[in-house]
Amino acid sequence: MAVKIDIFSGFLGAGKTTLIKKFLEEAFKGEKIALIENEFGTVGIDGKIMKSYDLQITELNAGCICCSIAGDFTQGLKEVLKQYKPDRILIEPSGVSKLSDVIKGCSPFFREGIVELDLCITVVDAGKYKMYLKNFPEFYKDQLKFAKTIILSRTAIGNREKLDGILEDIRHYNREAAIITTDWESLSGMAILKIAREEHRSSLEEDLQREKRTIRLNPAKVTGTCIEKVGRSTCAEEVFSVWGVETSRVFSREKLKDILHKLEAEDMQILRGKGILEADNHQWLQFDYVPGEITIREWVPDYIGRICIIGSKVNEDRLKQLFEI
Ligand SMILES: Nc1nc2c(ncn2[C@@H]2O[C@H](COP(=O)(O)OP(=O)(O)OP(=O)(O)O)[C@@H](O)[C@H]2O)c(=O)[nH]1
Repeated sequence: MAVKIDIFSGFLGAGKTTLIKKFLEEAFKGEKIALIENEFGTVGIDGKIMKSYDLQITELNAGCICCSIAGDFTQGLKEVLKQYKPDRILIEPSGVSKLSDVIKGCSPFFREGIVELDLCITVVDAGKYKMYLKNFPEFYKDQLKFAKTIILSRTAIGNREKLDGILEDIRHYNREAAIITTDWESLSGMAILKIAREEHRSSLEEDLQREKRTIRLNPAKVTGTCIEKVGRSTCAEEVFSVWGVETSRVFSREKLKDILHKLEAEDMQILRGKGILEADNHQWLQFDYVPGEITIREWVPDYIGRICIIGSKVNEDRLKQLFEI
C-alpha cells in the first residue's frame, strides 16, 4: 500500500507546527509517522520542539526543500521510506517555500506509486494575510494556489466581516480548496482531517497538469539552486535572510521579552524569531516571535540554546548586539 504524504505549507509563523501537533495528538493515533522538517535557517528549532512525539524526524535545514536543498529532500524522502517504512510522512516545508515546488519534489514518488498525497494544507495567518500577500506575493500566492485545504489561523482576532473578506480574496487564487475559517480550538483534529480529505474538488494529477501548462521545467536545474520557470522564479534566498546561532548564554524571561520587543522597533523587517534558551535557575524557555506577537513558554532542558531569526533585511551584527552574543 502506498505511503501517505501530508504537506503542511504556510508562511512564516502561520501555525504549521501547531497544526501538525494537533493532528498527532487528535487524528493520527496508531500510525507509524515520519516527519520531514525543513527550516530556512541553519539552526533547527522545530525538530527539537517535536521530539516529545513518537515519530521519526528528519531535519533538513539551511535552505528550502523546494530549491536550494531539493536534492537533500529527494534523498531524505528515499531514506525515510526505505529505513523507517512509515504509514505516513508529514512534510513541513520552511515558511518561505513554494508549495508547487514541494509537490514537484514529491512527484517522482507519486508517479512510481510509492507514495500518495493525502493532505495538502496551507495555513494562513488571518491577521497578516493582506500584509504578507502585498509584500511577498510570489511565495504567498503559490502557497494559496496549490493547497487543497486552506486553514486560517488566529481567526479569533478578526471579525466575521474581515474573515469573509479574506475568504473572498483567497478564492481569486484558489477556487477549489476547502477553506476552514472556524477557530481550530473548536474543531477536533479528526474533523479537520475529514474536511481536508473530502472537500477539495480537484485531484493532484489535475493540479500537475495545470501546472505543466504554466511552468516549463529545465530538468538540469531541478536539483540545482532554483527550479527554473518561464518568467524566472525568485528563490527564497534572494528575498529572505536568516541569522541562526547556538549559544550557552543564560537569559532571564524579562530580558528575553525585552529583546523580542526591541526586534519590533528595528529596521530589519523581522518576520519570524524562534528559539530555545536556558533561563535563570536552570530552567529553559522556548520563544516564538511573529510581528506583533511574542510568546515565551517554559521548556524542557536541552544541551545548548538556539536562536533563529528570519527577515528580509536581517543585520547579523545588530542581532548579536541585541542578544548580547
Ligand atoms: N493565538 C494563536 N496563536 C497561534 C495560532 N497558530 C499558531 N499560533 C502561535 O504562533 C506561533 C508560531 O506557530 P508555529 O506553529 O510554530 O508556526 P509555523 O508556521 O510552524 O512557523 P515557522 O517555524 O515559521 O514555519 C506559536 O507561538 C503558536 O502558538 C492561532 O491560531 N492562534
